[in-house]
Order: sequence, then C-alpha cells, then structure tokens
Amino acid sequence: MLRLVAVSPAASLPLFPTDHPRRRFPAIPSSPCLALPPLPLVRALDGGSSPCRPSAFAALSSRRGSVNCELLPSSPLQLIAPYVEAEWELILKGWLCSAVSVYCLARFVPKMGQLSSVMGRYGPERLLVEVMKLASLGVIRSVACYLQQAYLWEAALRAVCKIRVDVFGKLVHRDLGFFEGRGGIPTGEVAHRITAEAKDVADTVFALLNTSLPNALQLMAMATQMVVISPVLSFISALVIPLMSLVVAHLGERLRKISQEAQSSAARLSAYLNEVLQSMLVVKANNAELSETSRFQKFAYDDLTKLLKKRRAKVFVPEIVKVIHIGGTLLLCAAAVLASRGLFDSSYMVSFIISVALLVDPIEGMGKAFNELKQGEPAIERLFNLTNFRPQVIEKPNAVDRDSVAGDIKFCDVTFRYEETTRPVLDRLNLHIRPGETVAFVGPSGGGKTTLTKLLLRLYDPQSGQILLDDEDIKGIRLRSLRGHIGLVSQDVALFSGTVAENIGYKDLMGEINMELVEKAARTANAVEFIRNLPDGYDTDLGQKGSVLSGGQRQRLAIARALYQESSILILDEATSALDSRSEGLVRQSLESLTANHTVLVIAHRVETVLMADRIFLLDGGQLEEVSRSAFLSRDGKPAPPMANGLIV
Ligand SMILES: Nc1ncnc2c1ncn2[C@@H]1O[C@H](COP(=O)(O)OP(=O)(O)OP(=O)(O)O)[C@@H](O)[C@H]1O
Repeated sequence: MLRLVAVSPAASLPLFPTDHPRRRFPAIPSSPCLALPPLPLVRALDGGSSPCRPSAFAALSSRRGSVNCELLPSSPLQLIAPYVEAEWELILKGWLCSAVSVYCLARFVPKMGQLSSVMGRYGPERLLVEVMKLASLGVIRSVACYLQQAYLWEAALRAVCKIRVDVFGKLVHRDLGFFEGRGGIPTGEVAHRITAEAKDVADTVFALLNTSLPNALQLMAMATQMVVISPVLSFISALVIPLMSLVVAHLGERLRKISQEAQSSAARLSAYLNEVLQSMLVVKANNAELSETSRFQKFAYDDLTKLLKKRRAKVFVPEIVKVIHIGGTLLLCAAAVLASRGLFDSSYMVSFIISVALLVDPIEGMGKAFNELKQGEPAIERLFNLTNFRPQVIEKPNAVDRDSVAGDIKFCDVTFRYEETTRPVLDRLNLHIRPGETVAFVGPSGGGKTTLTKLLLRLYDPQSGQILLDDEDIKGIRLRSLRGHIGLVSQDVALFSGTVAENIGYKDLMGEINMELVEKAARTANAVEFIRNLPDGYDTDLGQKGSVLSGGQRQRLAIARALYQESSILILDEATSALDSRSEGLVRQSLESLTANHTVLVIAHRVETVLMADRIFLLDGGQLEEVSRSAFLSRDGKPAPPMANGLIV
C-alpha cells in the first residue's frame, strides 16, 4: 500500500534599503538582534550577486565567489591595510594637522622656559607680548588637534564601513550550508561581528592613525628639545623606555586573548537574543518566560565575567605606563641636582621639565594604542573570518548566461548527502520533467523534497550525477542566470520591512521596480483586494518581516513575487496548513494560475494541490516513485481526505 506523506519547508524575504524613490524604508538593522536577511531566497532570486562595489579587498580574491582561505593575509593589520590606505587623503590631512600641532608645541616649550627671564630682562610689556604669543600657539595647537582627530576618525570610520560592506558582500556568497548547516555561525553572532565588533575595529584603526605619526612627531620634537638642553638627562630618560616597551608587549598579548574571549561571549549573547526574540510566540505559548530569563542571565553573567576581565586588563596597561611618570619625577630630582652644580642653565630647567612631561604623553598614547590594537585584533580576525571560505558551489569560468529556458529538467543518477558521514538524502535519483509540466512531490517529512529543489537552484551540488536544464548541465550555466529562470515560493514566507511593491518587485530592488508588472503579478496572485485595503496600497510599509499581514496575504505576496520574476520554472513549497478556507481557496487559485505557463515543481501538502499536478512522485528514502492520481481520490472521485489510503499529504 502506498503511503502519501506530507510536505514542508520554508522561505523568507528580506529587503535591502536603497535610495529608490518608491522606497521609504529603513534601515539596515543596526542591532545585532536583528537577523541577517535569510539567504536562500536572496540566492534564489538573484544568484547572490554582490551589491557592493569592487574594492581593495576584492583584489584579494580572484573572482566573485571564489574567496579562498589561502588568499587572506594572516596578520590583522595586513587585512585592514588596503582599506586604510584608500583613505590616504583624510589621513594626510589629519597628519598635517598633527605636524602643525607638534610645531606649536615645539615653539611653545622653549618660550615657556624663557618666560621667567623675559620679565627681568625686558619688562612687563614684552612679557605681555610673549604671553600673547604663547596663547596663540596654544589656540592654534587646539584647533590643529581637533582637526587631526576629526580627519582621522573620518578615515577610520570610512575604512571600517567599507570593510563591513565588503565582508557582507562576501558573506552572502558563502554556500547556503554555512547559514543552515550544523558547522555554521549563528546569524545573531554574524550580525554581532558586523556591527559591534566592527566598531572595535574602527577604534583600533583610529588609535593607530592617531598615535603612529602624531605621537612619533611629538616624541621626536620633545626628545630633540631634551637632548639640546641636556644630553645626560636625556640618556637617563631614554633608559626607561625599552623597559616599559617589554612590559607593555607582554601585557598586550594577554589583553589580546582576554579580548577574544570577551568578544566571543558578547557574540553568544547576541546570537541567543536573536534567536529568542524571534520566537516570542513559542516562548509565551510554552510559559517559558522564566526559563528564558534564566538562560539569558547565564549568558549575561558569562559576558559580565569576560568583560570585567577585559576592562581590568585594559586599565592595567596604561597604569603601568604611568610608572614612567615616576621615572620622570626621579629625573627631575637628578636635573635639580645637576642644575645646582651649574651643569646647565637653570633657566632651561622649566623647558626640560615640560619636555619630559610632553614626552611621556605620546609614550602613554602609544601604550593605549597598543591596547586598542590588541583588543581590536581578534575583532578584525573574526570579521574577516566570515569571508574566509572555500566555496563548494563553484561557478565555472566558462559558464554561460541563458537568455531563456524552455523548462526541461532532468535529474540523472543524482546522489546527494549533506555530510560525508550521513546517509544520502537523494540516492541515484532519476527524474525527467518536461517543459510546461506540473510535478508534485509528496513524501514523509525529511524525505528530501526541499533538498531536491535546492539542488535545482544549485544551492548545493550533488556528490554524483547531473542535473540538466534544457539538456545542458546546470553547472555550465552562470548561477545568476540559472536562478533567474527559477521562481521560488517557499513555505514560511517571511516578508521583509519595506513596501508591498518592494516585496513583490524584490528582483529589481537595486534597479527600477516595474509597477505594471507588480500590479499584474498581484492580480494573478489574488492579492489586489487586500493590497487596495492597505493604507497606502502598494506603498504600504509592511513592518518588520511583513508582520502586519495575515498568513494567507503573505503567501499571496510571495506568489506575486514569483510571478514578477517571469521565470519559466517555478518551485512551490505549498504552505496552506495555517490558512482559513477562504484564504486557502484564494492561494490555491493563484497557484493554479501559476501552473498554466510554467514548468512547476510543487511540494504539496494538500490533496487538492497534489491533484493540480500532471504527475505525482513520492520521495522517500532517497528514491522517487511515481504515484497514480487515483491514490488521492476517494471512491466517488473526490479528493481523498488527508491520511486516506495510507497516504499522508
Ligand atoms: N542544511 C542541512 N544540513 C544537514 N542536513 C540537512 C540540511 N537540510 C536538510 N537536512 C536533512 O536532510 C534531510 C532532508 O531534508 P529536506 O528538508 O529536504 O526534507 P523534506 O522532505 O523537505 O522534509 P519536510 O517535508 O519536513 O520539509 C532531512 O533529514 C534533514 O534533516
């Protein structure tokens, strides 16, 4: 006896903000708690083409989708260098300002030392002039310092923004397995890396830019002053520096490790929040508020422990650096002794003291920058690690674009398993779907129905066998072209924030949405009536994940989107289980209109949908078996109720 088994999977539709005039929305989510756009749909619609411009980082990979771990430089600084170099104009401006600031300081210090003697030698008028000069130098230095920091922050933030865009551009090219497989990184953690940890990278870049040349200049200027005034004392002060460098280097390495742990715990917290906040319905329905609070508490306290450790280490290094101040004080005592013996003019004493104080300043700054670097290194690595992968689905260099396809699909001896150790989901499977045919798949949950459609979209490649589209191996067709010819309506329709028009015209999100086509698609999908009743019609913002719509309305929008794509092949993962009978009827009507001019693969949940198909296949244990329509009909010729005849639909 045949068993008819049921259907499943899911889909979801994210929106990317653009500046298209019809788009009013919002918002690349800044919170790590907001999930990344669900990838399967993004890929199914556009082949995963990157929205970002080519960049310095792009040069590291030889072609789109071919990022390879060996191509990435190993040092975190090497990773960010191309982005920072690209901001050279801003950096140059910042450093010129720092040169002005150090010049003012170099003029200020000797003048300050001579101030006491001016009064005695030239009288109060000259003193006033000198004080005015000092004040002018002080003001110019402050302005230069401000501009220096403003330019360097801009350079750092711009560099990190480009890193983010490039990382995301590479991330969306990762194989689907990374996002839904067992070995992947939770989407909440990915979001955390691209948001919060990228901010750490910006702090690091700024600290490096703001301390490297500016501090070196100040150090040189002050050291020169000191050597001119007293080479002996300068030598004594120089002894302290190497000692301090050793201590700082040791502590820096420790800080790096601690920072890595802190970032991981923050990312775990973020991933947890991302998961639980999206499942509030389930949490509440299961009275799980308390247990989730206690789980959150565990994550939060773990994060607290790591954060405390990091903060303690972070304040420790500058304190060690401050020890140099004590060295400086001892130096002053020595200077006083030497001065009293007449070894150098006591009028230079003030200049020397100020020079020592201002010499300590950049050294302390370097200690802090070192801190930032050690803290930022793990963030840089974790961010770039997202792009460090060897793709499984590789587009051939000689792959071709297909302008149109008839929709003839052949699975030839296809074997596929998700992991080497597991049994095949599809086992030497053969299937021929003719152009314009509608084929329904039924079978037990986990039987491999969705997997079959994922292989057709080349979201995964089979381990053996071939899939032919119009008698051409799909591996010979460019991914973008292949996926452009296949429309997907998945079961869990998660719309994205944005307008109705944007959700339907998702394919053209980066270009011009064709409103005529949007309206035509909406009509065919039976969606016009409810769209008209929305406050702004096609311009109505659907809220996060289309939360303002009912299940049936979301389904029909997803169908309209598939229609908008005008593809020859359609994959329908029917999802009518949650719909009332009117909605279900409307969805079914729209599905029927889809089957008219397309080759359709439908994963059917309901007998009525199964009966729309020309042929029906049971997929179980990796094998396909054709089932006659009569197995789904009761004796009076009407659709059999679910579970009838031992078949589950
Ligand atoms: N990304 C993945 N990594 C590892 N295993 C997976 C992955 N996706 C699916 N599987 C496994 O492959 C098998 C087939 O899954 P698939 O989603 O294709 O089944 P299905 O027939 O569509 O099931 P359902 O009707 O419940 O949606 C299942 O055992 C599932 O656990």
